[in-house]
Amino acid sequence: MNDKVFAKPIKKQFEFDEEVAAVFDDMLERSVPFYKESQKITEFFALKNLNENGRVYDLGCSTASTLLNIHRKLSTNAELIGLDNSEAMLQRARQKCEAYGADIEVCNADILEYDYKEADVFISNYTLQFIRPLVREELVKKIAAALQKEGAFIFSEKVISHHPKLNKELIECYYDFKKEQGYSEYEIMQKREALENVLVPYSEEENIKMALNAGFSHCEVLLRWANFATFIALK
Ligand SMILES: Nc1ncnc2c1ncn2[C@@H]1O[C@H](C[S@+](CC[C@H]([NH3+])C(=O)[O-])CC(=O)[O-])[C@@H](O)[C@H]1O
Ligand SMILES: O=C(O)C(=O)Cc1ccccc1
Repeated sequence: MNDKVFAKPIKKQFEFDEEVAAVFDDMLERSVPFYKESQKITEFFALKNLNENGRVYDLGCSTASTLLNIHRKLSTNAELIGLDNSEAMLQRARQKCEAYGADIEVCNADILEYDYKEADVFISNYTLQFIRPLVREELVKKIAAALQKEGAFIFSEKVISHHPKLNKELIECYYDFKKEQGYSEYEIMQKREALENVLVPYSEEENIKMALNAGFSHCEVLLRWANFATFIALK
């Protein structure tokens, strides 16, 4: 189904509700530049760092697309756990996992409150940006603490530039991308208003500093296009 969520006047701030979940896979592919490539590079590094009988968490797993791709490529035993607090998303995640016969644990949980077991890999793509800045670093600290000593944290985020002219042009570049994906100016502006203060992006440097402050020994960008980036942080 094509995403037409913002083709009408918005009545509330952006939510991961039934209407969004129903078109979510289309929305991601048409709203996140190089989404498929960010997923592939996430899967590559997740599999590189996943040990025999290891554990991987996907925080903000939505419809479990990333864990399903990892499941398909797994050559060892591993525990795949997807966390999300949108029941509408999780219903679709469970349907997809069942349809593919994938042994993936999908839990309705707040990633800020969840009690993580030790894991080899954490993934959180396009999710931290929805976590209030006041508590975001605390969450990344929890992730670092739950990772085993050579664990990896792979995360993707929308990013900003603190150079005013460049930030403006990055946004224009992104909106040109959205228009090429078939979104109207009206839809782009409606969604921008709905996301105001809901999606709060950091700069590339602020994301790296957050990971280092949270206890990771190294963090760098694996992939970036304009204002979207995928990072890897190593314990
Ligand atoms: N506190 C929270 N606790 C649990 N889940 C949350 C919380 N806040 C937001 N979410 C969930 O985080 C997900 C963010 S979408 C991730 C895409 C996926 N990673 C993908 O790569 O396909 C990104 C986007 O839509 O741009 C949604 O499913 C929310 O319900
Ligand atoms: O920042 C935007 O304008 C977006 O559309 C990003 C996005 C993509 C998918 C769900 C929510 C926000």
